[in-house]
Amino acid sequence: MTTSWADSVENAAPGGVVGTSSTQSRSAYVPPHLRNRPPSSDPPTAPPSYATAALGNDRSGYGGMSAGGSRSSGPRGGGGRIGGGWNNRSGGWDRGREREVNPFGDDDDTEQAFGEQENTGINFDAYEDIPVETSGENVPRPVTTFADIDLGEALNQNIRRCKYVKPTPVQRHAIPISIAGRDLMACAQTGSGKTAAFCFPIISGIMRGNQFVQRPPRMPRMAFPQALILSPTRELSCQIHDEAKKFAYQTGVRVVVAYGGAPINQQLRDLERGVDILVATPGRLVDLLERARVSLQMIRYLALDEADRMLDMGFEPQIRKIVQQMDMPPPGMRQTMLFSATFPKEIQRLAADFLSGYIFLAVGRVGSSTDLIVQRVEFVHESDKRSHLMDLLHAQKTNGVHGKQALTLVFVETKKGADSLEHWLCINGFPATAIHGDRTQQEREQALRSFKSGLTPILVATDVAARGLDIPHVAHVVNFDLPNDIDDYVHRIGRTGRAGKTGLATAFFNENNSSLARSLSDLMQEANQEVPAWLSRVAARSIYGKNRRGGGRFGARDFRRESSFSRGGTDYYGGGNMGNNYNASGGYGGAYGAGVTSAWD
Ligand SMILES: Nc1ncnc2c1ncn2[C@@H]1O[C@H](COP(=O)(O)OP(=O)(O)OP(=O)(O)O)[C@@H](O)[C@H]1O
Repeated sequence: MTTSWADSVENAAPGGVVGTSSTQSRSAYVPPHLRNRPPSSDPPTAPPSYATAALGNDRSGYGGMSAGGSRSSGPRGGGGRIGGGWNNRSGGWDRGREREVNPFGDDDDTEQAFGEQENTGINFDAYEDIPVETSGENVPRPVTTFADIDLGEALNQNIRRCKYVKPTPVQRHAIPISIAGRDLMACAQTGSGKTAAFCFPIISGIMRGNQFVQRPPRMPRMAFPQALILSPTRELSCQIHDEAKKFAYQTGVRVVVAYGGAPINQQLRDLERGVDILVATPGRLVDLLERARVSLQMIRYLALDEADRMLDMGFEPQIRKIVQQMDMPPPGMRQTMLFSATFPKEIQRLAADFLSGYIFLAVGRVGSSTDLIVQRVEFVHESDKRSHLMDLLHAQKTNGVHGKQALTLVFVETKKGADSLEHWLCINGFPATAIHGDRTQQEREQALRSFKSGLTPILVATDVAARGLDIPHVAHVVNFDLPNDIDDYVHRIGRTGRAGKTGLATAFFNENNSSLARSLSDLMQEANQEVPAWLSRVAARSIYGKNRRGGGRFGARDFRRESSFSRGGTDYYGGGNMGNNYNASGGYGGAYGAGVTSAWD
């Protein structure tokens, strides 16, 4: 039987080595920024790169919608098999001179590698009861299997390689909507497969559209991507890039990533080799646009992941610059997809500027947390937090699955707080590392690698790690400091309980967090969690501040519908010709459309 690192903490001799890191002991304190680095002879593992490949991407041309052309390249509506007519390009962009790296690493024995991947053991039933609502005109019908959509054989093969047997609810609904060429604002719970939901239609659409391509102007050093995927953090952009490369393997669609904190020259070289899908963080993209190394004039697809974050005050000016003030085709001439697990009304209103005749899709209640996560809230005074955390870590005997160690992610509010807690954990024999915005990109990536591998199974993080990161085996998320905004809490705890797996989230609450009490208590009730009596009392006393969640248990959905429907705790989505409700469990008052089942049948 394997023991957890918590056991090894208990068993370790005082001052002795804990976990797997022989460099961490009380007697040999190593400053945080030097910790967890591999020996200099051991180069950090880098994601597969095209850097060493020879030039030349024998592509059949740059896709792109000609000015004035239809933005709907796929057939509209639903029923039966969706798709058809895409350009069935054989092989990947390695045809010709450049060899495409196999992101699955399964060149020798594909079938065996399929069987060994992470997605075995996903609890598909966990999604059966999730209510789904769509609104907008002529909403394409959802599909029940990937085979219902003609995504193309190369992409289908990659879906099999990823061991995606069935589409998740958000995929069932979002993919046909996007394949039909419609703009989309989609809200679905953390860990429910949104990345594939926007990547599949983009890849399939580029494959399909490449036979009708219009060549970009002849500007040798300028890249003309057809799709742009923006995300708020560097790590998330890297993760989306890695995923998109898997999905696009041997489809002929080339994916490149550009993000800050990493040398720009390598990214420029990647772009020069050709790019169909550019995954980027906004700051680095603005830099590339200003250097005239990227043009957005051929963009057919724009996806904003964590869209509410991308449109909040911090990022909005950059996003407006990229989307509205450069050379990107306007709404209606491109297809725009916005995805997040949370979508405050005011952000929905803002987002409407970027969309044209869009469909709103909500899988589960907007901003809700998945009930796969057991949520606990404990009253802990500031001065007791560290010892309380230590108790939790000692008590945590949970081992991960597939022989992997269970990981614990601890969120704190400040970068200084992250450094200090990491230091304290390490000197107390807990193998921890930290990630925050003041660390160099190399340090951030190293911290994530060390955490993912289980070398340091505790990661202390600021909100830089709150959104989107998909780290297997995160068993426990601890909100050492609670955030001020309930949506941030939803994203943070969403680092566990992903893809049908269960997880645990513990929050330390005290008098400094009373403004969150009401929304936290509501959120927990919604997710069928036990709300401590003391929290209900604090919540009853507090008034809703900025964390008001829409005035009713099922409030805050498509903001376009709010004016014409009654609110106040009742279901205000009882039907009507604007939207569809797909519901297996009641509570949203909708009914199945013919042939529609609730979730992952
Ligand atoms: N159809 C599927 N079958 C099995 N696993 C899937 C499927 N779709 C996605 N996954 C897996 O589910 C996990 C979560 O997916 P993803 O990261 O896209 O979630 P998300 O909805 O974007 O979460 P977040 O809101 O936190 O960003 C990933 O490990 C992914 O590989």
